Amino acid sequence: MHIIETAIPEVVIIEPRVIGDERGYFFESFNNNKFCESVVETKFVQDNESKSRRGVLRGLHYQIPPFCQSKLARVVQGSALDVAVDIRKGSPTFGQHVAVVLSAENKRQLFIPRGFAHAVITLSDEAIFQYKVDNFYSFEHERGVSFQDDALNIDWHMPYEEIIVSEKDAGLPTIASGNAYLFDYSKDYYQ
Ligand SMILES: Cc1cn([C@H]2C[C@H](O)[C@@H](COP(=O)(O)OP(=O)(O)O[C@H]3O[C@H](C)C(=O)[C@H](O)[C@H]3O)O2)c(=O)[nH]c1=O
Repeated sequence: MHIIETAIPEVVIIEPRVIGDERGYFFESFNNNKFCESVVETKFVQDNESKSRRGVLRGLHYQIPPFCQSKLARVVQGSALDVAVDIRKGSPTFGQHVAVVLSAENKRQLFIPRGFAHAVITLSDEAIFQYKVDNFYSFEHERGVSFQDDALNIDWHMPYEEIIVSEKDAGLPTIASGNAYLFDYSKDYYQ
């Protein structure tokens, strides 16, 4: 397993060691010791999967304390752009983001820490997206930021007109509106 640093220190890309032979390939898609013990201190408790067609954008989502979540995301069919935005007030990288293409082909995974808003947009005709979370789902603690928050400068790889979002996501606030919950770098981040 190879860890790739990004512009935001807490956000890392994991590239698994793929072992190919005449039958096909094998790789460890998750290893608690190699990842959770040595790269990030967390314990994943739930696995999620979603399937989307090209242009479907899920996000930018996060859960607030005490149900903050970090996520370990991968794409097992097709390809998608995975985006993590630092929304921790006081963070040296506040408002910055990491955007990585995850695909069945590159087998890359993205670690999205607590304190970050997360979104994924499908780039291939169809994509199956799988991700682990280290805190359980809580509808009451779900929050979000608009994918059309231009101040975030996110290149979604397609024009807004081609992007398909849920009614819920279409109504999410921008950060500048003052209506989006922001984490506090000094405290919420670890809850
Ligand atoms: C997230 C979640 C959802 N649900 C239920 C709630 C709805 O009835 C249905 C679809 O939920 P939603 O539209 O919020 O799903 P996404 O738009 O894919 O949301 C996810 O998308 C982005 C990528 C994220 O990072 C979050 O983990 C998550 O918010 O699944 C559950 O039962 N458990 C869960 O953990």
